[in-house]
Amino acid sequence: MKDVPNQPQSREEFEARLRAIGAERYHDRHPFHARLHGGECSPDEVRAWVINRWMYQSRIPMKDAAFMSRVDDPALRRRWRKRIEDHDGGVEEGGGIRRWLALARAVGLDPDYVAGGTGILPATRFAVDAYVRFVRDMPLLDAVAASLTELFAPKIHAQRIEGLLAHYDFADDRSLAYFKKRLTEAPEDVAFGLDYVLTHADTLEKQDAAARALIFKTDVLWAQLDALWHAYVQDNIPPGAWQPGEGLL
Ligand SMILES: O=C(O)c1cc(C(=O)O)c2c(n1)C(=O)C(=O)c1cc(C(=O)O)[nH]c1-2
Repeated sequence: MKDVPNQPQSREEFEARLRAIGAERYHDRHPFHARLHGGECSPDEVRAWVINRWMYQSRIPMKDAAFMSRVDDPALRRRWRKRIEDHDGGVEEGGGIRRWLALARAVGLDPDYVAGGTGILPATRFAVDAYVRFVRDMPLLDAVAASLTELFAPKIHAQRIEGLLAHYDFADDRSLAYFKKRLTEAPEDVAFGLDYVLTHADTLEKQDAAARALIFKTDVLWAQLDALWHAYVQDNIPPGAWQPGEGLL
């Protein structure tokens, strides 16, 4: 029988396609992560990572707010708002953002310096801004698909907890609380996101667009680590970016 053109992939085939993108392109394969988790990063390389990753952390709830501002279905908004709460938390207990700043303090950085966002690498800023803009401007399906890198995040968070605890003095339950918490938060979010994408990508065109969105997001993550490597492992710090010694407690 001749192939019917433009038939969507089955749910199972499409999910396998999305997972294959992660297997090939997720940033757990980046050499900076091997260096970080293997205990080979200098204290300043760890600090540079904490400072730059702040850009990502601080923009995640903003991109989720941008997403929600476009959703007219209260049920979807109700599901999605948990993501903002996970990061912002309440006044008393805080959330992921406060836990990230606890990590900053543990590596010897002034949390106010980190939260001020000065010294972030230009490429990191461009990459993260591109993600926020993507979620604000692209179809909702593509925006949800872009969040599916979180399918692959629990594995890297577990590797990070194990690697940092084994190799760095600053690592303990308190400084790594951010990653511990994500181990339970992320799977719930991603189960919903994956089901949403598998259900709503009901044509081959939409499946292709969702796959492209996931690839775009893996590029957003990879580009940040390339920039970090170039600046701080290879010592090509761009003008205006954090210089070791700045922003310490
Ligand atoms: O440490 C990591 O490797 C990592 C990766 C990702 C990701 O895959 O985008 C997220 C996180 N962490 C994370 O902690 C997080 O809250 C998060 C939210 C999102 C998103 O796209 O909505 N990704 C990620």
